[in-house]
Formats: sequence, structure tokens, C-alpha cells
Amino acid sequence: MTPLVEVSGLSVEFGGIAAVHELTFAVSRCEIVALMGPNGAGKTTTFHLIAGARQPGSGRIMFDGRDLAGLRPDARCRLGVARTFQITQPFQELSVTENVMVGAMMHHKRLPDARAAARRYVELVGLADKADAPAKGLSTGQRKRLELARAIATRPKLLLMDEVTGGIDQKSIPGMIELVRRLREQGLTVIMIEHNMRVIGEVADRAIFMNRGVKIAEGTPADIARHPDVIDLYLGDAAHG
Ligand SMILES: Nc1ncnc2c1ncn2[C@@H]1O[C@H](COP(=O)(O)OP(=O)(O)OP(=O)(O)O)[C@@H](O)[C@H]1O
Repeated sequence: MTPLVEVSGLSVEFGGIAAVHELTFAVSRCEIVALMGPNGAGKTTTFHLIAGARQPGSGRIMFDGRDLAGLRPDARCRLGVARTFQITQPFQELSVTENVMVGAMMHHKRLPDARAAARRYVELVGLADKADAPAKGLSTGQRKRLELARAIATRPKLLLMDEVTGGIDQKSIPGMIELVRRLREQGLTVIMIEHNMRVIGEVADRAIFMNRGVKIAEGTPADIARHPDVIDLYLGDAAHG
């Protein structure tokens, strides 16, 4: 079967500096792939390129058999690309359900239908008890869950998750891992920017490690964890800092 995502030779520069350079990788359907690397490695830029927030200088992104070149983010979202952001920005005054309705409106034009669908996603991410609460009162972990619900309400095939475990308390992490697994069982393919090796080891099938815009390692989480360059660049830093 052809992969859901095929990135080939993708490059983009900012002010003469390569943020992403000749990046090539593929992601199969229902696979969970972790995108790793130190600050400035090019992870977020890669998400921008796949989601259409930025256009590459060169290279190609095939999604579900289609070349995404030139398509705007909303067109890519309709094709099935959704993302969550590291810094969540819900509509503060709207309720949790209303925030998720914004995503659900992509497939439900009637408000009652969008509301009912949004409720289901709110329950799926474990926020049922906050369904009618304003988004502004949510904790960081709850905001990350809301962000996920909003994204999956667009019924994506591919979910780009930016540090969903970042900034949440340790005891919430197993629940988040469980949620990502459940999303995959429902047919989602996931690329996740993630730093937490425990999370990666438990949930990712594969990991891609970038540094200075370049892919330097790819393999199972266990392979990545013992890759000398990775240890040097990342685990070494983490161990020392
Ligand atoms: N809009 C921009 N203008 C100029 N340089 C940029 C821009 N966006 C990113 N860069 C640069 O591109 C490189 C890759 O940045 P990117 O944000 O993709 O890294 P990252 O791996 O996501 O890092 P982090 O873990 O800190 O989020 C960095 O050197 C960054 O400074």
C-alpha cells in the first residue's frame, strides 16, 4: 500500500539559513511517528510545510496520493490534514464544546449536528465534565485535550501533534498516551513532535530525529535512543541539563 504521507527532498530557507534541508521520509497509514530533535532542528517548520502554513523552496509532499503543492491550509485540512499547536489558543470566552464545533463545522453545516458531533469529540478526549465550561478556565492538560478534540473534529486522516505532553503534569501523561493509541485504532495516522522518550517509547512505531534541518536518524524508538549522534545531541543534553 502506498504511504499516506511521502515527503521527498523538502527544503526551505529563512534568510539564507536552511530550516529544513532535503528532508525525505514516508509515513504509512495508521502509523505513529515521532519527530524529534533539539531546538531549532526544523520540526515545527516541517509541520508548517505539511499543513500548508509555509511553502517549501523545493521538494514535494504527497498526501493520500495527491501532491499538496500550492494548496492552502484550509484545502489541506479538507483533504484530511489537521494539526495541534504547541501553544494552544482556544477562543477563551467560548465553551469547550463551542470551541470544538469550530472544527466540526467543516463537516456539519447545521449547528445542532455540529454541536452533537463536537460533544462526541469532547467525550472522546475526556473533557465531558468541562463540556459547557468556558475554555479560559482550563488547565494546560485540559487545553491540550481541547486542542486535540478541535483538530480531530475536522475528521483528519493525518494528525500533526505538536508537543501534546509538553507542560502537562506527569500523572496526566498515561491518559494522553492512551488517547493517542485510541485515535490510531480509529484509523488516524499521527506525526507527533515529542521530546519525552517515555512517551515516544510507549506510543510511537518509529521516530525521526532531525538536527539543523537535516534528518540524522530514523528507526524504532529503541534504535533512536541508542543512536550515538542522538545521544550526543539530545539525550546527552537532557541527561546533563
Ligand atoms: N519565520 C522564521 N524566520 C526566520 N527563521 C525561522 C523562522 N521560523 C523558523 N526559523 C528558523 O528555522 C530553524 C528551524 O526552526 P523550527 O521552529 O522549525 O525548529 P524546531 O525543531 O521546531 O524547534 P523548537 O523545538 O525550538 O520548536 C531555526 O533555526 C529557526 O530559527
